[in-house]
Amino acid sequence: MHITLQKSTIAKQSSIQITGSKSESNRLLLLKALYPEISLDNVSNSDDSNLMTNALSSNTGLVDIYHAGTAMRFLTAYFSVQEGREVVLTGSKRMKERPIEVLVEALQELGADISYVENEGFPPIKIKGKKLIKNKVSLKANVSSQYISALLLIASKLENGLELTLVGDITSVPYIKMTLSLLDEIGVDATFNGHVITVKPKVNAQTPKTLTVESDWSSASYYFSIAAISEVGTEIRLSSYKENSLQGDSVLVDIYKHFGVSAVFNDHGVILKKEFSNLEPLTLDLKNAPDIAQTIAVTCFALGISCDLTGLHTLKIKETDRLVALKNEIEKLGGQVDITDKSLHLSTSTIINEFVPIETYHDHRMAMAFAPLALKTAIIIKDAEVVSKSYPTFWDDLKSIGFKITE
Ligand SMILES: O=C(O)C1=C[C@@H](OP(=O)(O)O)[C@@H](O)[C@H](O)C1
Ligand SMILES: C=C(OP(=O)(O)O)C(=O)O
Repeated sequence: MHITLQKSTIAKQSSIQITGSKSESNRLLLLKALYPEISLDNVSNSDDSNLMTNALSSNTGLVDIYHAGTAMRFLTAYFSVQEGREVVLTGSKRMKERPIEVLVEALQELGADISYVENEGFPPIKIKGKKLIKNKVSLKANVSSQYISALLLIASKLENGLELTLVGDITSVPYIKMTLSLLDEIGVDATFNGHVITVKPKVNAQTPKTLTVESDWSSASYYFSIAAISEVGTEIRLSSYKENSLQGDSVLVDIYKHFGVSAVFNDHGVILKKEFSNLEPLTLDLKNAPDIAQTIAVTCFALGISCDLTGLHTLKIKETDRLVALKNEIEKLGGQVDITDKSLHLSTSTIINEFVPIETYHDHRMAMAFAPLALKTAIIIKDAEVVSKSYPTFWDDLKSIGFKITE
């Protein structure tokens, strides 16, 4: 489905309710499978979380998680310890290009029985679940934090717990801390000192407990962008968010101050307000918040300001090569982008071409990051249904605040 967003203006005040964080949900769904005493509230309605739920309750020999990276990585660890169960875990064409070797090697080192079905180092993989006795392993920490979270999520169910040594630079650290915080909430003992994470074994969660998932900050990023591109005085209320978030992408609150957007918290969430305009260049290291890189690059382009974004090495192995995708699409719109394997430079620009069809490359964040440009000019988003990976109601929510969208 290709959609056209006519040049739009949004109301001076509007409200949006976003469902739970996809990252928190996918961790908690796995933990609930291990500790059924837990109940969950405000679970993400994303495709990736629905796939995670279905995979955890399936009893078939083939589990397909399509585009869901966290589900692929977390379930690799989960099925490795399901004694007596044999599963082939597969995914979309792109998932078969997203590396999993670092995680598979760590699990094999711990004693897991995993083999590659097609290409060495990539899904699909065949897992024969068994009891893991060993408890010490090292792994490279600069490729994806999801491998580390996957191991931590099953660690408390290993007979001897786990001592994980992280080798080299650690990428996407807030996601590792999110995993540790959620373990703490269900009473699992874990420590993170320097490059070593230790998790103690635990048989049962202490008492039945309901955990409420905070709404998704990566999804909120598109409204920060919309606020930044809107008239001074525009307000958008987002629920349900809190000031002390487990999600690293809540750093948006600080980043968008640069664009004159304030964020004030109340009991229900956060109120974004465009306070002033600022056209100063932006320099940012996004190693800890890779999922908001596309949003920020497009905000800068919309406002005609230049930016230098670094710490982007993980973007190359996400739903698409996001660095190449950003360069291609911003340049179609009239911008100039220079990329390396881990950084992006956007030059100052003054024009935005009209009615440009934006390719989304099976990447939800390409569709959502470019949508706010409709506040400046008409734009076409190709394969707009990709948004369901993380935010199925995105287009309806944009319509509700005044975006003019037609198929
Ligand atoms: O653990 C998680 O929930 C995630 C970790 C990050 O991946 P990397 O650690 O691969 O950067 C992030 O990009 C992804 O969307 C979600
Ligand atoms: C990278 C992402 O997801 P995943 O790695 O879970 O596919 C994302 O949601 O931006």
